[in-house]
Formats: sequence, structure tokens, C-alpha cells
Amino acid sequence: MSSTSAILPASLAALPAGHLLVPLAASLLIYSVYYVYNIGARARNMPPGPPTVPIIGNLNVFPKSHLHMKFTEWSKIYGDVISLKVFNNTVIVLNTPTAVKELIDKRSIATSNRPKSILADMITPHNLNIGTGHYANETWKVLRKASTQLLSNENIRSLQPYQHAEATQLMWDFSRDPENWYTHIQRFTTSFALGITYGKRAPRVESKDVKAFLHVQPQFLHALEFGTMPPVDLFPILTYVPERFAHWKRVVKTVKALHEEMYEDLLSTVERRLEKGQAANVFMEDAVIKAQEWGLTRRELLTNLGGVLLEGSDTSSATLQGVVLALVAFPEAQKKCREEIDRVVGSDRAPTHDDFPNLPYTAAFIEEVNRFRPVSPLGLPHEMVKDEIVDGVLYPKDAVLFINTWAIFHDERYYDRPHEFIPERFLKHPLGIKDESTDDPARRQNMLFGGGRRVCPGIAFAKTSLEINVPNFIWAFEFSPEIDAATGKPIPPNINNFASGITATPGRFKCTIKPRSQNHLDVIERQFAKAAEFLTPYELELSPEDRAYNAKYRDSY
Ligand code: HEM
Repeated sequence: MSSTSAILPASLAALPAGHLLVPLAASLLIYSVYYVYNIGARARNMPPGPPTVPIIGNLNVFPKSHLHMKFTEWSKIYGDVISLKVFNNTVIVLNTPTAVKELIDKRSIATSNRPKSILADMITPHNLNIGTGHYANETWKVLRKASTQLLSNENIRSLQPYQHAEATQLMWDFSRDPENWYTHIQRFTTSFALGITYGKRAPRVESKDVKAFLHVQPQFLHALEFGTMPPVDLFPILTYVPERFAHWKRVVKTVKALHEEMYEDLLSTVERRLEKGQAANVFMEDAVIKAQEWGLTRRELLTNLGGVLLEGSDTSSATLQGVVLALVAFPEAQKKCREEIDRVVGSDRAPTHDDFPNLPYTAAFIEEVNRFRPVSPLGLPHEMVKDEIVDGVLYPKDAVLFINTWAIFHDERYYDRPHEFIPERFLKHPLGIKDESTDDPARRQNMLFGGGRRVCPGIAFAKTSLEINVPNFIWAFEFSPEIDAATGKPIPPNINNFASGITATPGRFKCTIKPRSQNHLDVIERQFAKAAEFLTPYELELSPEDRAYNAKYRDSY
């Protein structure tokens, strides 16, 4: 007997072999066609979405940029939660607070992973980037715990004198060199993050570390942006293409090298400082000293811990750039903030963080900036680690989940004229929703910062930065559109010019930033001279150029 007939029933085994092959081949063919036909198909009990095409699913309609906008459009057609297929991969978009609560907050054990990203892993391997790292991985846990500690409310409160001092320099930078306002904001957020993390602040945009960060970070984000690189996660076979034929591999290699060099250099500075017994009492010094206790047993854990905190500060600068855009685009709102600030603060001193509770309109203005143009319109993607059924709907294992903050903040059902800039909505209701509406009961503060176990650890950092800087900006300066030299007319800024990608950064634009009076300027200069007291502890390793700059502009006052 042949080996095949040994495993077949006797009636079938009695047939000649050819008779068996025909039905077998036919079933195989039918199964293969069925299997291939079902690649890209949405299971019946999954959230609805645009119709799929066999094999490619929704790839033919998948947006190439500004994904949040297309997802929002689809949510109006298909419902609060939508799903998309790309081959056998599933993308699920959560477009309401209730959907976020059900999946991200309540089922956080199932939804706290990040999707695997081959490119991110090539740049920061071994789960060393907290933002892209896999959930419950030991490395991620160590990094998350350490960064949560640094960024705790208490810690950020204790760092406020330094944050104020950096914010004072930002006002001074605006007054001296208003054309480069966009870059001065980047200096501010990067310098503050460098200061608290490494004790290595940067007085100038040209300071080595700011320059290095502003060189590396955009390349890093660009490499991770959807559509800018070949889709290696969809087709991992692409990773086998030799480097000489794969330009993207060379780009990734360069970004990785720059990344490592920059963070290694920063860490070495801290180590040298400790060896010399010159501690500046900053976070990475603690991390080096307590490396064993904190579980930072490998050097690359220490290197990447600092990196993560710096990378987070990028969103803070995008938000402040968005504030300037809103001030220029909405002069009425600017005027109302100013009247309030002048009433509370007067003109003989600049606002402090203690004034903020007395500035409700300015607080509403900040809330509206965050609602109108959220800096992270899709947050960071989550990934399902197991199947979940919610109200009979399947959220399958391995599906990628997006929190569509843009859709949540522009939902006509809950917001009055959501596409208009109306800070007053936050005076009428703390969450800015319509008076008469029955709100989504799951709406909460801080929807902008994600949820579940991956919620942004930098909330206090980000909020304090806005609460200090926005009153400062408005107290000190008049923000207005650039004037067209030919017509003499103002050129309104484009309120839709935001980068597509993980962070919706406003594009650079020109505007006029004018100190309100000589009195305001004098206050800024005096305050900047006094700020030296809080800035110098973070200036142990300044370059000769940076020292000369401080001596000329700050310390000689
Ligand atoms: C306006 C400013 C900011 C916004 C809107 C923002 C928003 C977000 C969002 C939406 C996430 C993903 C949350 C999720 O997966 O559900 C996130 C993650 C993260 N943010 Fe922020 N963020 C801001 C500022 C900051 C700052 C200043 C830092 C640090 C200095 C920071 C550090 C991080 C880190 C480390 C993660 C990754 C957490 C993880 O995956 O476990 N963020 N942020």
C-alpha cells in the first residue's frame, strides 16, 4: 500500500490514485481562490468602513497624507468607529471619547502595545524608544518609569523657576530678532529639555546641542512618517534588498548614526561631570548614579532615556508655534487675552505662572488652540494584543488603533461651529461643548494626550510651558500679519498649513512681532538679566561662543 492510502478510508483507498488527485486539486484550488479573495476583506463583525477590494483591501483609497481628515470624513459615513483593511492588516479608527474609553482606557491591557515598525527598530533597536517600544517589555517598563518620574507634576513644579528663566529668554529673543521667532521657540523647548535632562542648556539656536537635535529630529520623524519610505512593514521582504539598491536603508543608517552620536555625546558629558564631582543635580546624573537601582543596567538604556525626553519636547514647540499662528490669525482673541492680562498683571512686570488661575480667557484661548489644531491629531498608534468584542463588534488581535483627536475635537454633534476659532466656548463649558448638547459621557480633560497605559507622560511639562509662555507673549508683544510690500495690505497666515505626520507642526510663516512699549522692553531686559541666576546652573559646559553671547547680551546688563 502506498503511504497516501494508509491515511484514507478504505472506500477511497480502493480508487486509483488519479481519481483522488482531481478532487484534491479542485478543493485546493477552491480554497486558494477563497483565501486569496478574502485577503483584504473585512470580517462581518468588525467595525464598518469603505468597501474593500480583494487582496489590497482599502489600499487604493488609503490617504497618503493628513490621514486624520480622511478618517474623519469616513466616520461621518460609516460611524464612530471605522475599520480599514490593507492586505491582511487591520486599521481601526476611534472617533469619539466613548470609543477611546471602551478600547484604550477600559481595555488597556489588550490595547497598550505599539505596532511593530521595522524602520523605528532599525533606528532605535531593542525597544529602546519608549514611544515606539512594545508594551510590557522590560526595557519599555524601565524607560517609562524613569521618564514618568522626571516628568511628574511635582518635579515640573520644582523646575518652574528655570522654566520661567528660559521663557524670559524666549521673550528677549523675540524682541531682539522677531523674524526668527519660529526657531527661537525650538531653542526654548530644546534648551529646557536639555537643561533638565542633562544640565546642558543652550543659549543660542546655533549652540551645538540644539543644532544637533534640530538636525537629527526632523530626519528621524520623516523616516517614520507614513508614505515617505518604502512600506517595509507591509512587505518585510524589502529588508533583504541590498543597501546599494535601497536608498532608504542608507537614510536609516545615517539617522541611526546621528541619533547615537548625539545622545552618546550628551551622556558622556554627564559622566565626565560626575567624575569631576561637579554635579548640576539633573535627571541624567541621578540616572547614572542610580542606574542599577532603576534597572538601567545597559549603557544604551541610559543613552535612550534622555533621547525620549528630548523628542517629546518637539510637540511643545509645535504647540507654541500654533499659538503664534492663532494670535496672528485671530486678532480679536489676541485683544481679549491682552485686555485680561493687562487688567491682572499691569505693565510693570511680566506675568508669572501664579497669575494663570486669574486669566480665564487666556486659558480658554489655549484650550481652543489645542482643539482647533491639535498637535497630535492621531496620537501614536496602539496595537491590539488579543481579540476583544465590544457590543458584538470584533476588534481583532494585531489591529492598529488610532485615536482620532481631530474627529473628536471637530464633531458638530458636540461643538458649535467646530471649524471656527471660538475661545469663548471654553468659558461656557469646561470642555468647550455646546450648552444644549447631551455630551458624549466619556469626554474628559486631556483627550489630546492619548490614553490608557501609553498616555503621554509629558502632560505637566507641556501644559506648564503653555501657561507660562502664552501670557508672556501676549503681555509683551503685538502679533500681526506680515504686510505685503507691494500692496501695503496684510497677508493673512494660512491656518491650514500644517505638516502631515506624527506631529502636526505649523509651517513656517512670516509675521510681525512688535514689543508693545519701551516699558515692556525694559521689563524684559531686567528680567532676562535676573534670569541668569536660574540659567547658569545648567551652563557648566558652554562653548566659548555661547559664553561670549551670554556675556554680551545677558550678563553685562
Ligand atoms: C502639547 C504637547 C504634547 C502633546 C499633545 C503630546 C501628546 C502625546 C500623545 C497623544 C501620545 C501618545 C499617547 C497614546 O499612545 O495614547 C504621547 C506619548 C508620549 N509623550 Fe507626549 N505630548 C506632548 C508633549 C510631551 C512632552 C513635553 C514630553 C516629554 C518631555 C512627552 C513625552 C511623551 C512620551 C515619552 C510618550 C510615549 C509614551 C509611551 O509610549 O509610553 N510628550 N504624547
